[in-house]
Amino acid sequence: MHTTPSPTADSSGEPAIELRDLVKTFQPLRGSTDTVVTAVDGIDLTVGHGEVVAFLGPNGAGKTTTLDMVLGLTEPTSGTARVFGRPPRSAVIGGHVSAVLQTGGLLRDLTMRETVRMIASTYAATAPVDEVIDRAGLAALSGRRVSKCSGGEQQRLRFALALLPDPRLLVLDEPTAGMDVTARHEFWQTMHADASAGRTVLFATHYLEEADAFAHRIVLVAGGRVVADGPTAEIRSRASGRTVTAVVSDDAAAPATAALLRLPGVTDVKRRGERLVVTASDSDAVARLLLGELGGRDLEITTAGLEEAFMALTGRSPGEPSAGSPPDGIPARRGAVPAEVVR
Ligand SMILES: Nc1ncnc2c1ncn2[C@@H]1O[C@H](COP(=O)(O)OP(=O)(O)OP(=O)(O)O)[C@@H](O)[C@H]1O
Repeated sequence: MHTTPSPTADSSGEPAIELRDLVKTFQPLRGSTDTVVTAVDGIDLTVGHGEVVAFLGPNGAGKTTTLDMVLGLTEPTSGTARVFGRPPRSAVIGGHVSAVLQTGGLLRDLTMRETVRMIASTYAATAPVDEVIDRAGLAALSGRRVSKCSGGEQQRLRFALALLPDPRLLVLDEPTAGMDVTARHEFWQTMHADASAGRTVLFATHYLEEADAFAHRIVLVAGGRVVADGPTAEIRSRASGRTVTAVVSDDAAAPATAALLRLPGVTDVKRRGERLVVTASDSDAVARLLLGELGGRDLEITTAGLEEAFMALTGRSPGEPSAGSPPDGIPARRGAVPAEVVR
């Protein structure tokens, strides 16, 4: 069971993260015929202390670009990003924020422990190395060379490095990308143990299951905007609902749509051909209304898969890019991220 703390502020009265009308556009290369890409299109978000928030969205939704602004790696085109009431870079330099990004150079010939020690030596003060290794679930692997560790284990190492400064905010950008189900599971188990200590966590993911298992709150983004934001259980039920369709006459369609939208748990009603297509958490209630009062016929009920759920909530499928691709010649933005640990 998840509980959803309402966004809280610390004694300074400032939330952990505050994004106001955040916009980021990328200009095409000079001479190119490509158009401007609006990666983030007016995001408002407040994350309270101790909240664990999933930033969930399909490819190209603007997740990474938003997190980059939270980390001060890139400046907004307009709008503001504040972290603990300060400009992001200042919060990062102050040691309050760490990040685990999708990829990032690790030295392959060092062991896990040597890597953690080396990075620890670059800080003025850190949590004890052994404690960090334990918390990242690496105790049994600490003598192993990085090159001999799986992708999942290397990602746990990046997580350990991010824990070194004992940050108040941990930002993770699709930390389990490319891992198999078992490795993903292990990674989140490790995270679970750590987050229960009260750290604020914001993580980007494509996986509804991951968001569901780990986050208190899901912020669903598509096309650079927030399309749903709420307690995990609520978003989960909206996303895992059923689709009920029935043939309804043209005359009845508009009043039937209005009546259906008044039913609790109905998240979407569309006209497709001669059918009304209803997405709802309580398919029985929808079926009763459709077949009874609304005079529908030829009823069908299907369970909404993740694909459909995404479409119902975002208007597009998980793999569909939302804001156009980067213009030719612009390097993939991951390469621009300098390191996996941001201080
Ligand atoms: N440096 C850049 N130049 C041009 N366009 C960019 C740049 N970085 C990102 N974009 C575009 O901005 C949009 C949002 O990208 P972003 O990486 O933030 O999305 P995302 O939700 O993190 O996607 P994914 O899940 O695939 O990582 C995409 O259309 C992307 O192609």
